[in-house]
Amino acid sequence: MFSPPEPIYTVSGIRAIEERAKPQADPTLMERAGRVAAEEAVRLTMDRPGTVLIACGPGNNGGDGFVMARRLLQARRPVVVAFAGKTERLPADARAALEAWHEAGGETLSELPDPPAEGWALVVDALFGIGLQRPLEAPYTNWIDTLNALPGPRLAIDIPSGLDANTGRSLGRAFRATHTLSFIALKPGLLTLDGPDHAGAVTVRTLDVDPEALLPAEGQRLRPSMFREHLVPRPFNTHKGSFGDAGIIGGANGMNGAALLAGRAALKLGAGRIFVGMMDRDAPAVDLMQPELMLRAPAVVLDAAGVLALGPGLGLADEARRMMERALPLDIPLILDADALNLIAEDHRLEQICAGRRAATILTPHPAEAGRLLGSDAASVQADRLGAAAGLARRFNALIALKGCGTVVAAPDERWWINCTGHPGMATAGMGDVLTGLVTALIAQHWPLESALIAAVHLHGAAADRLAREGVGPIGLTSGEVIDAARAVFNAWIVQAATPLPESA
Ligand SMILES: NC(=O)C1=CN([C@@H]2O[C@H](COP(=O)(O)OP(=O)(O)OC[C@H]3O[C@@H](n4cnc5c(N)ncnc54)[C@H](O)[C@@H]3O)[C@@H](O)[C@H]2O)[C@@H](O)CC1
Ligand SMILES: [K+]
Repeated sequence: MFSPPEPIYTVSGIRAIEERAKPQADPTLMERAGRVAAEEAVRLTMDRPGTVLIACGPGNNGGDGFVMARRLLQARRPVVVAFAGKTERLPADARAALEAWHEAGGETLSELPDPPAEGWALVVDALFGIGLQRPLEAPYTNWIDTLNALPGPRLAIDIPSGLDANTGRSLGRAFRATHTLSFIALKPGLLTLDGPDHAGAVTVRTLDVDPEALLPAEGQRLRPSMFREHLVPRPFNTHKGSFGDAGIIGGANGMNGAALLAGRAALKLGAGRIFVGMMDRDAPAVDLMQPELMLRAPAVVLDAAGVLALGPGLGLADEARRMMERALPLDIPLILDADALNLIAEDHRLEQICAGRRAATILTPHPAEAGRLLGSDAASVQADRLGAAAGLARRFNALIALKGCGTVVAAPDERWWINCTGHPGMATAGMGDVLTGLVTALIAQHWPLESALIAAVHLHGAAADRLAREGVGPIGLTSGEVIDAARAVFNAWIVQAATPLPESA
């Protein structure tokens, strides 16, 4: 549970690490990659006797496949290799690997063979790795279509072919793996956008390279160990004033529920007092489901809050704009979501005030909101989620959580994280409001902003994962259910954090 954060590198980072590791590498990195890939194939086919099919491409990813094939053959495993390239164009290492495969008695086919009657024991994609430079075309797209249609386990070597290792975009066509064995370190493309749909279960083998000794991590996969120090039991001698005054402003006509969901999430994650300012003058005076929330006029909430979230159901009316004008200059941490972001995107003056804030700011856009803020659109944001999040962090001097598959958290000083909890059942109304409430609650309880945001993002997904394991969702999961589950997961984390690590026990 508190395993260390895992480093993530873009393609240029991996290349730099490889350059530094290569001179000392004996056996070569490719030899090591092929060996661990063969080990993985053996593991995946424990109860599946039969032939392993390896599709090899025109670069070093194909070279890994040839080494893997040779290793499997030496272990007396039936292997068939199909090579989609020209021997004379192979890079030197890959060509040597092909020759060694032939010397060991292996053969290469130039087309994908029909599967045997009993099917392949395992299908291996060693077509393209991190050297993919453009969308795939025929014949590779045909190869990938054929491979994707085959039943049984499918293993991608380093990264599924056709997936952009930096962005997670499927370029033209991408292999759909059940398992991916990635080398040296994680790549962002495995974890965000189309990555999780194509990579399946991801395992990293470092090939006896210590990447962080050769290049500081560019990004990190978000783990509870990153905020463990704040997961502490409460002292007995406390009162509600010890846990902060959280404000939520939103809930315009027709959208009352958004502000209430955020308020309920803040309450159940432990904020001391929660003031909810409803923009709708006809809103109820009390949340009958959660009477602990104090529903007040928004102007009252502005004064009462020690940390303020603006946006859940805020609306785009002039009144909302005026509320933003009053809130943005406040010297308290602000969490801006939903319509608060849309108002800023529409109004250059609000944007300037937001970017110039002295107190800390968190923005939690989904891709369409991020697109509006950047003057682009959701598709451009999705084409480069890391770049978009980093761009927003710089522009607004703020912490950003760019939501979606593999939420990207970015800080203004260029650091970034990718979160891997959560599932598609979370694509439902009110889920963002709940995240806003969770972050607000942790900040109210005096968590440092960065820890509060990454913890809330991770918790939000972990709560939904827990519910799915218990049979609640993924489909039909409601945001309100996630609030209760988040409370349970958070309290369990605190108990686990207090348990000594095995090595120190
Ligand atoms: N460089 C190293 O030291 C190591 C590399 N390794 C493996 O090598 C891979 C990277 O190798 P490469 O840099 O050779 O790259 P790839 O094997 O991913 O592919 C490069 C080849 O594909 C071609 N290509 C790129 N995009 C194409 C497209 N859309 N359509 C058709 N052809 C296209 C390129 O012209 C080049 O010939 C890694 O992913 C990993 O699997 C491992 O062996 C570990 C060590
Ligand atoms: K591959």
